[in-house]
Order: sequence, then structure tokens, then C-alpha cells
Amino acid sequence: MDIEQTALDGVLILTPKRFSDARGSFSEVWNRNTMRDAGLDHDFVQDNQSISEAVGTVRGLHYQAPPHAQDKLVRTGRGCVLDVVVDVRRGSPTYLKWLGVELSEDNGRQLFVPKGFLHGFVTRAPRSVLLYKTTDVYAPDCDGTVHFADPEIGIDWGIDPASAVLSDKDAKAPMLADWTSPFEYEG
Ligand SMILES: Cc1cn([C@H]2C[C@H](O)[C@@H](COP(=O)(O)OP(=O)(O)O[C@H]3O[C@@H](C)C(=O)[C@@H](O)[C@H]3O)O2)c(=O)[nH]c1=O
Repeated sequence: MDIEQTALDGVLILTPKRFSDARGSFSEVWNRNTMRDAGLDHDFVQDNQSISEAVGTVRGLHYQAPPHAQDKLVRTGRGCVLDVVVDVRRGSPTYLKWLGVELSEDNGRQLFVPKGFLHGFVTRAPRSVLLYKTTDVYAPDCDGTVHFADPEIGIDWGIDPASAVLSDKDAKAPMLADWTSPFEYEG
């Protein structure tokens, strides 16, 4: 497993070793011991899958607030997405900085998204399948959204935001000006 730091403290790009042969390939996408040795001692308790049919589908920007905040380990099982995280830890030196990483079935990359970050993605291939593990279970009362096209964050999604395929919840999400982050930077 290759583990790469990013410009956002705590956000990691993990690329599993791929064993290829005449049949195809094999990869360990998560191994508790390997991860623990790399300092990632996380207790994942839920596995999720979303399937997005159309190119240009945006899901996000999402978070679960404390006490049910989630770390996430995200990958693409089929297709391709631009996966995006935004630092919303109040007091963080990189507050409101965002990072986009392409995750595809071909590159096999995974993104580790810690608590305190908004998470979202846009699909770049039809019928893209996102797979992700989380360290807390779904808690609808703590579920939150920030508008994906917030001008203060200014994410370049690579599409015209007006053409994005969105859920009603994401289309109606608050802008930062009407939202207070529940996360504090802990250094
Ligand atoms: C996230 C989630 C949703 N649901 C239900 C609620 C709802 O009826 C339906 C669809 O939910 P959503 O519209 O919130 O799904 P979606 O927009 O795919 O939400 C996800 O987006 C990505 C970007 C994330 O980071 C995830 O944590 C999650 O927020 O699934 C669960 O039962 N368990 C879950 O863990």
C-alpha cells in the first residue's frame, strides 16, 4: 500500500498494490495490520456503496457532526469520480482549502477523509460506483450538507455547476454564509 500525504493535514491518498495476471488483478483495499503499521488505526463500522448513473452527478458536500463524526475511506469500484474534500476545522491553517483527487477503477486510488472535512464527488464516467468505509454509523440527526458550489470555497468541479445532477437535499444545501462548522482544529 502506497500512502501519500496531501497538502491537507490528515487527508491521505492510498494506492493498494495490484497483483495482475492473465485473469485480471487482485488488491488488498484495506488490511487492519498494514493500516495500523502505517499509523491508521481506525475502527471502521459501516461500508457504503452509491451508484450514480449520469456523468456530472454531484453528491456533497456532506459531513456527520459530532458526536457521530466519521472518518471515511473512499474508493471507486467502477467508473471514475473527482473526489473532493474541504477542511472545515475552525482554526485550521488550511481552513476552507479544498482538494480534488481522481479515483477510478483503473487507478485504484483511495482517499482517506478524516473528521472535520466536508466530502463530495462528481462522476466522470457513467454508472460510477463509490465504495466507502466509515468509523461511525449513519446518524441522520447529525447529517449535514454545505452547498457544493459555494463561492467562498470555489471548488473547480470540472463541469458547469448549473448542469450538475443533484439530490433535492444537495440542491437546497446552505451556503457557508448561513452555516457554522461544528468542527474545531485540534492541531
Ligand atoms: C449516508 C446514508 C444514507 N442513507 C439513506 C438516507 C437516504 O434515504 C438515502 C440517500 O442518502 P443521501 O442522499 O444522503 O446519499 P448520498 O448523497 O450518497 O450521501 C453520501 O454522500 C457522500 C458524498 C458522503 O460522503 C456520504 O457520507 C454520504 O453523505 O440513503 C442511509 O440509510 N445510510 C447512510 O449511511
